[in-house]
Amino acid sequence: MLSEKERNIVDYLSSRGQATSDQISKDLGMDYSSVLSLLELLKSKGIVDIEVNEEEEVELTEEGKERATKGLPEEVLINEILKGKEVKINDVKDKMGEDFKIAITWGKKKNLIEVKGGVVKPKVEHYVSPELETLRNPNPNSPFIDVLVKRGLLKKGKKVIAKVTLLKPIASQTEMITTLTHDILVNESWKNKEFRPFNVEAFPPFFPLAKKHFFKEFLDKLKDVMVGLGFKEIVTDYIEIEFYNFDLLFQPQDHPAREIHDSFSIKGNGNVKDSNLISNVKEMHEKWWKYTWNPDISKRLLLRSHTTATTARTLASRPTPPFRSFTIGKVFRPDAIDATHILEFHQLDGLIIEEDFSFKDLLGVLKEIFARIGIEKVKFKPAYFPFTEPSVEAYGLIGKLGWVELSGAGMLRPEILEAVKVKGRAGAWGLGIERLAMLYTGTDDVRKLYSYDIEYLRDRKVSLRW
Ligand SMILES: N[C@@H](Cc1ccccc1)C(=O)O
Repeated sequence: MLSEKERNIVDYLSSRGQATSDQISKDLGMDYSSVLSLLELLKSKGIVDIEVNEEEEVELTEEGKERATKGLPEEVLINEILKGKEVKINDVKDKMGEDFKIAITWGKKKNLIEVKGGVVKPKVEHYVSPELETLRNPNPNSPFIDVLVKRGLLKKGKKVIAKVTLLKPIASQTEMITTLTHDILVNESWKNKEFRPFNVEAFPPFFPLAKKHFFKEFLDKLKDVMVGLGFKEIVTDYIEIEFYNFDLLFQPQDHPAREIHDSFSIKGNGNVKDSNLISNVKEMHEKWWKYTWNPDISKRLLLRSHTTATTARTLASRPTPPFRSFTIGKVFRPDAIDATHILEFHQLDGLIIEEDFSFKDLLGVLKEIFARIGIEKVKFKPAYFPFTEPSVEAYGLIGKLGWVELSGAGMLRPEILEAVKVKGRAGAWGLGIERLAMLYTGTDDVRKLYSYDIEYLRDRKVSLRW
């Protein structure tokens, strides 16, 4: 009843009684995942007992493999470049290329060299690093593991190890057929042999397939919803000028949201080419906010603090109604990082311009967008945004969480439409994406949306239903 490979494992075990999957794979030269599935088979036949454990494993990275043969950069520096004599720092740089910095940093840290007045002076004649042995022969208990992991030369991982005990000795037996071939049929050799039965419950080898990062997949699904509703995607840069992030959006220059601690400012200035637009915006601020508008402030650079800046740029391009656009992208705000706050997050902003677009139409569109992501119950509360009037906050009823704030929205102020000379009426809204993404992907910490832990990513599933 045993295949040739199963037989080999049983023979191997009968001489020792017990072994681990690791030993079996090494000693019999068999692929590790097939050893695991063969052991499952043997277990299902009551021949062995297995106890599965996970063990820490250390593995060389590509760089680690290279260093294991050539030596660590600080060794190369001492033994091959300096050879007991001082050498000009520029010569060392030329000879060591990319490894120069690593060699100098570790050379200093380990007190092997002194760098002074443009020369590198060795403090030792020859050097063999204590970590090298671990690198050549990785052993998870070595005291050098952490430093080698930190230097990117080793990776820690987990390995499934099965401890196997042979339950009953098996007498040798006639060969079994595992694969039926043309020859076996033609020469009728199957007649006096047994067929190995298939075990449909054995674990197959695991082949992970590549897939999109789940957060990216979520963003793409939201895009599909917007495109499906007839919106055109517009993408603009993260680096923005205050003009589009604030001024064109009717935010006065002394508005608290413009203060230094509420956005990330960037050195330097940008420009607005459209001089008519600049004078319209100046007029709008001076007429309604009653202060002297300073064009220099509007030119300052910052990382955009909302994607409504993209909406502002879209408006400045003077779209002709009927017009629908949206943008999804990163925005940046200073904050303390924790499970619900990060400094860069995503927003989706939308814009609709129509000849007689109404506030009710806007609420209808928002309800439709939310319905398409599975949120059927929506309510609106009055709110304030400098660029919309009337303004609302939209809340959605989400299972056990109750009413969750989803979006800010409103009718764009006529002052803004006047400044960009767009005829018609416009609705706009902006919503934060991370919280929705956490809800829809069952993520409890916003930082995990940016995870690159492969095991974690493998198990994520994305759907537009919460
Ligand atoms: N930009 C606003 C949201 C918003 C966009 C458009 C209209 C109204 C509100 C925010 O970040 O909170």
